[in-house]
Amino acid sequence: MEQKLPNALQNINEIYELSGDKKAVLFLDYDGTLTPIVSDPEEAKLPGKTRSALEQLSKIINVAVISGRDRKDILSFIDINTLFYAGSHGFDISGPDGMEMQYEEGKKTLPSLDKAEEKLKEKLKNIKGSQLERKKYAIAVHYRNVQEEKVDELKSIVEEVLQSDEKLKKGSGKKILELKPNLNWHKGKALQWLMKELELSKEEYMPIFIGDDITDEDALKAIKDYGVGILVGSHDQETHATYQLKDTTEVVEFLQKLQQRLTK
Ligand SMILES: O=P(O)(O)OC[C@H]1O[C@H](O[C@H]2O[C@H](CO)[C@@H](O)[C@H](O)[C@H]2O)[C@H](O)[C@@H](O)[C@@H]1O
Repeated sequence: MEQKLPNALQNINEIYELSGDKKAVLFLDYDGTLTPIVSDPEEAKLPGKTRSALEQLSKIINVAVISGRDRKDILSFIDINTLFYAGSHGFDISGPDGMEMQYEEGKKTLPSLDKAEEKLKEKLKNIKGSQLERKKYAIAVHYRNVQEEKVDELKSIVEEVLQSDEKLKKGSGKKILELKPNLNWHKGKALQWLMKELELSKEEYMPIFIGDDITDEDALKAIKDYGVGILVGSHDQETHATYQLKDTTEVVEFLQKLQQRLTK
């Protein structure tokens, strides 16, 4: 599905006006938003100018990264201690001044995730190019580098492992299948948790969320009525975003412009 929404860069004045007297709070996805999609997940390094824009912005407004990756992984890629980080799609959150939160119910699914990881390691070992990425509260099965004719087999293996444990559910994204806790917690809930914890009321603050993938839709939906949702590129489902940015280059331009606006 090719979404076509007004461009956020071209409409930055409108976005700024939308905020009125409210202060902006920035929430960002990582892969496909702050870094371009690459074939090796470990190589998705943060470009220097994006780091610098995030660092500058975090000195004037609250900035949080809400990612599907493991929180520690995302922290080491970004490495700015003034940001808030939510990993494993929001199950694991940290921030400045010792903030830490792990979604309580999620902890009960750790044995299931451990078992599923073992099964997947064994069953996927003959699928060349497949990559298993264990996050604390999720497991990603990457198939970007798997031959087309082996992808269905990989998908069936993931389904089989999922069916053996009702504590887990399936997630999907760009050339990836995920096993996640079968709970009503996601990026949108993490965003709302952070707003509440930081005492950022809807009346005084306007959240801006920027993301590129299906899992970002939970956050875009959560802020639809009182925030600004920006989709990067497109994905194959309906979007709750209002604006769009073409790619990660436009994202960094948007961040730089936002910073200039806020320091005027
Ligand atoms: O929520 P995000 O921060 O966007 O994380 C989503 C997944 O991103 C990573 O996988 C994706 O990016 C890789 C690097 O560009 C790419 O190789 C892969 O095909 C993409 O699916 C990450 O590895 C996953 O753990 C995240 O869930």
